Amino acid sequence: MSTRIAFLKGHGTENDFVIVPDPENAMDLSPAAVVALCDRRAGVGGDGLLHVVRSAAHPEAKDLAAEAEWFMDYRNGDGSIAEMCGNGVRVFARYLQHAGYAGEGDLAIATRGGVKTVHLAKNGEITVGMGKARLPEGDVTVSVGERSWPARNVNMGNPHAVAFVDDLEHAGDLFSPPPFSPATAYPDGVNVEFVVDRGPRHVALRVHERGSGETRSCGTGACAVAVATARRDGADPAVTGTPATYTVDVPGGTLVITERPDGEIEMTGPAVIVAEGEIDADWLESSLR
Ligand SMILES: N[C@@H](CCC[C@H](N)C(=O)O)C(=O)O
Repeated sequence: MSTRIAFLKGHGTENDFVIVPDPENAMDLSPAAVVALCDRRAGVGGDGLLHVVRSAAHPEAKDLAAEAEWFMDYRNGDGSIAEMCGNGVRVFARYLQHAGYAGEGDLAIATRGGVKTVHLAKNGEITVGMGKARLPEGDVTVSVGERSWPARNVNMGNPHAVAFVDDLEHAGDLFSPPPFSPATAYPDGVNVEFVVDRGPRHVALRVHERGSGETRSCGTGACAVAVATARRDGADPAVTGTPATYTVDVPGGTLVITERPDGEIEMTGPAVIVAEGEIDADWLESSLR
């Protein structure tokens, strides 16, 4: 009988993740293993993977262990590493609650983008303190077919390019990353959000995620979109002195984003554990060859 590896599957607004609990960081979770696990036909399937490790046991997080017991070692579906995942951190918190490591209320989680405070509410919603956005200068144009749009750079720990479009269909099939001009604009890759207005302080997006392709939702992307939209609308909280709250519809649901006058951003949305089971370690090993 081969060794079994425990896993769970979860999603936040249909941005879905394979969850691998590994408190003592005992697994060698290579990029190839992540690709195999996230494969939707031959593996478990997911946009990304949440490796659940105690901060003290992970070289990238041990300095944060006094602030946050758990480290979200997030991986994209192509095996690459990203600084932050907004839907992932809610699902990560839901897993900790599900496993009995956390209850309702506040919880600190270490990420590559710093320690995030997560609030698990009674009604099942989870709110995350996402920190402040950075808005790097730079004129960039994103294109799909014959159409192009200016893109606003917003960094939420990870990079985003936000383009306002007339119709989400204009983003095309998004099978591959949309091209930019200049082509060298994002040497480390970028997540691209296409945005339309739905009403006052209400927008909708489609997203092409770095390392995952088109997904049904992106939490950091929704925050980037709220920030870019507030600047476009003349509703920058640092200027108006009042918080700006945006409802952001994603293909997989709805997220609510508030930016405060001090720049701090909060995101609220659902997080669901849908299954748990065991991975056959022999299968995983054989799928790496
Ligand atoms: N889906 C995530 C973002 C995951 C990381 C992203 N693909 C990147 O490479 O930066 C979210 O919900 O924020």
